[in-house]
Amino acid sequence: MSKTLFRTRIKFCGMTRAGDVRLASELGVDAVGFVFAEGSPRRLQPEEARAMRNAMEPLVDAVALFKDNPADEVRAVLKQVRPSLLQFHGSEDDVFCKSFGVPYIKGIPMRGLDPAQRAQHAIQLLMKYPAASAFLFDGHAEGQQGGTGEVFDWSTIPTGLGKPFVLAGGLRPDNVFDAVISTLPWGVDVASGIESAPGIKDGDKMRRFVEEVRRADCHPD
Ligand SMILES: O=C(O)c1ccccc1NCC(=O)[C@H](O)[C@H](O)COP(=O)(O)O
Repeated sequence: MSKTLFRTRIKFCGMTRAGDVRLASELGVDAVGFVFAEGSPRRLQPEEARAMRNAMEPLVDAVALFKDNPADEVRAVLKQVRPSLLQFHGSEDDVFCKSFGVPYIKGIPMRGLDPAQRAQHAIQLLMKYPAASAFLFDGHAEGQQGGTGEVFDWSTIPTGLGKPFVLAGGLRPDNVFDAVISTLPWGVDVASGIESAPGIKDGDKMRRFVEEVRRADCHPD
């Protein structure tokens, strides 16, 4: 793909207010994420997410994020919110993730991995999650919650995946340019880096984040 035509996809995660969702759409963000993981400060009830889903403009993806939620909770979200993508961050296996008939992204904890194991890690991921549409590499450690603003060592990103990956973990308006140039992801995902408090997005940070991604997309290298 010609670099001049490529556009890094952007997902804003952990939305809790309809106004933030509308602004994300106006800024040209590709996807917004609603968190249903237990214990998250951004956790929504399905009815709350449904109200925000209704505030979304066309041609923007709604992503429902889970971490070891029971299947009936996932189904309740599907019924109310009609997400176009699911995102799993817990110990759910491929059979569970694909059982809902909606494409899924698998969140991968990247904290503390060894760069020498990159190729091996890619093979393991492809074997464990053959039905995943994409992998999302996140800054937290195994078993922990995401959305905490931790950057991981980008040199550990698995190589030879043959599937799109989304870069997450500690991205902010002031580091996302370098992140995109260094890792060339399919997309970037941000939660705390565009917030003033958990779940409360900051309009200026949202706008600057998008500007920095677009600046990286126009960069000649
Ligand atoms: O955002 C949460 O509260 C959350 C809770 C449990 C599991 C995953 C969670 N978020 C995952 C995301 O997709 C975040 O956007 C990602 O971790 C990046 O977060 P941040 O480092 O704050 O940008």
